[in-house]
Amino acid sequence: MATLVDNRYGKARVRVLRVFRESEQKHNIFDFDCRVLLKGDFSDTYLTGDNSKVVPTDTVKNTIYILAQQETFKSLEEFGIILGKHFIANYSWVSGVEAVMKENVWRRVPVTVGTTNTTKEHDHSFQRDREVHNCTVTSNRGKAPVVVSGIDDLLIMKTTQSGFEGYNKCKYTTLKETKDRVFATVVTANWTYNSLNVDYTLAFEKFKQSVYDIFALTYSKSVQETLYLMAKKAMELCPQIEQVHLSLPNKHAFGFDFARLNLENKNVVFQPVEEPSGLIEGTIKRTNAKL
Ligand SMILES: O=c1[nH]c(=O)c2[nH]c(=O)[nH]c2[nH]1
Repeated sequence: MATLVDNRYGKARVRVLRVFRESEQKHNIFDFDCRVLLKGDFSDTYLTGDNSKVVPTDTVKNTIYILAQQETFKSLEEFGIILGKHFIANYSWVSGVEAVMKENVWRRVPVTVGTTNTTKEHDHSFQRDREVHNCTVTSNRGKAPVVVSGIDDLLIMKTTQSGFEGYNKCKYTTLKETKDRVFATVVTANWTYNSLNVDYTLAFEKFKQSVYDIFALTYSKSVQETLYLMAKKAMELCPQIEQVHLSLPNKHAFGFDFARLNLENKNVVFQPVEEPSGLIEGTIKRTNAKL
């Protein structure tokens, strides 16, 4: 016969723009896509069609909007904790909630101050960055919520201070060693915390700063080394970050073969290739991690 092994359900792709008005003019925003899935005593609806315990996904969606309006939060991690608490407190047969948020990152547009050459950030006009801030909050009845934050789609490139030498060579190797290459990547990362007492927005900024600082300020011997140093730096800058997972494609930009045209290669023109790319991944845990 057929056994229901596991189940969860809820609403996905709920789009929300929440405006917090510091004043009439000065606004702070959260623009995000939200997914909330419930676990609990829901087997009857699957096994017999008895829906009496089913909180409709439509209600889940409404709840996201209602709590987004009613509650004050400084980060989507906090909103995820609020969502988990709500469903666990209000439906005794809900045992767990997973809230996944994908936040579009907006920056204030710079505007000219009077007739000067200086600019300042505008109060309520924004431009969108490409990267996405994401978080997953897993709440289980009777336990502390588990928060995982992350970043997707952060494109960075450096045009020198990157090399790759000393690697294994065999009869299949054609790659030339280099001390100077273009290094471009798309950072995808997530990290866990060792505490619930976290300023999640600051942690996100510190993570990004670690990525930028290591990338820009350190000669890269390999994508692998850079990946490790980024995670290590994030743990140094943010003591609550316990473990980091990073995925760094090596988006190659090869030199053009000018020799075929009997022309000098001045090392200033490159051919970025979309595919294939190298793909380097790693998980780095704080030494003596608490969790
Ligand atoms: O930083 C690098 N790591 C590799 O593992 C690798 N492999 C490769 O062909 N180029 C590179 N670059």
